[in-house]
Amino acid sequence: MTVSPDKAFPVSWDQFHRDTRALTWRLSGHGTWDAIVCVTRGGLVPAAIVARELGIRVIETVCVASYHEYSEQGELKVLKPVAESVSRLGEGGGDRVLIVDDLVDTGKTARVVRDMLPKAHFATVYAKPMGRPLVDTFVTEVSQDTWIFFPWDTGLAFQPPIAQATRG
Ligand SMILES: O=P(O)(O)OC[C@H]1O[C@H](OP(=O)(O)OP(=O)(O)O)[C@H](O)[C@@H]1O
Ligand SMILES: Nc1nc2[nH]cnc2c(=O)[nH]1
Ligand SMILES: [Mg+2]
Repeated sequence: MTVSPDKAFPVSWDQFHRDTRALTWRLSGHGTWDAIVCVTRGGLVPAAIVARELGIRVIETVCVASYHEYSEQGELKVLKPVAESVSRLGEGGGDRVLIVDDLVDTGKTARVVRDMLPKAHFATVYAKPMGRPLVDTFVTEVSQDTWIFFPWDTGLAFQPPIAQATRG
């Protein structure tokens, strides 16, 4: 599926750190977890921050890819599933497991990972309306027609003055 987001939401390292800390504050009111399952690659950075704040030392990955170019979603591929040693924690099915990703957009990735760990708690830093029902805890909602630019994908660049950009 190809979407053409109208708006851009650039996020700096500092903002991302603050937003992920805010996510951790919300999560801290939901009890404790034995492990984090991080949805790579976008979930790697927030998972590191959440793990540090909550003192979680067991970090597993589920490797999923679906966006191949900017804003272009292709076929979703699970490149590595969740290790059995983690999915069978607690009473199994992801009980006592926290899943972390950077964002939920259409919800396709979240659906696939939730089906692997139906009892897990799913947390993202950002959520778009289509994917929002699949997330248990998030911090900031952005509109569906917005593309979020993460600090690891961007760098400093010249910006034309707004007056120039809006001139017909
Ligand atoms: O809700 P969805 O429409 O499924 O989109 C959300 C997913 O898209 C991005 O991952 P991507 O597939 O781009 O891979 P990456 O994490 O390696 O960047 C993002 O990190 C989420 O995992
Ligand atoms: N960087 C980035 N990846 C995405 N994958 C799905 N939606 C988005 C988005 O808004 N930004
Ligand atoms: Mg991802």
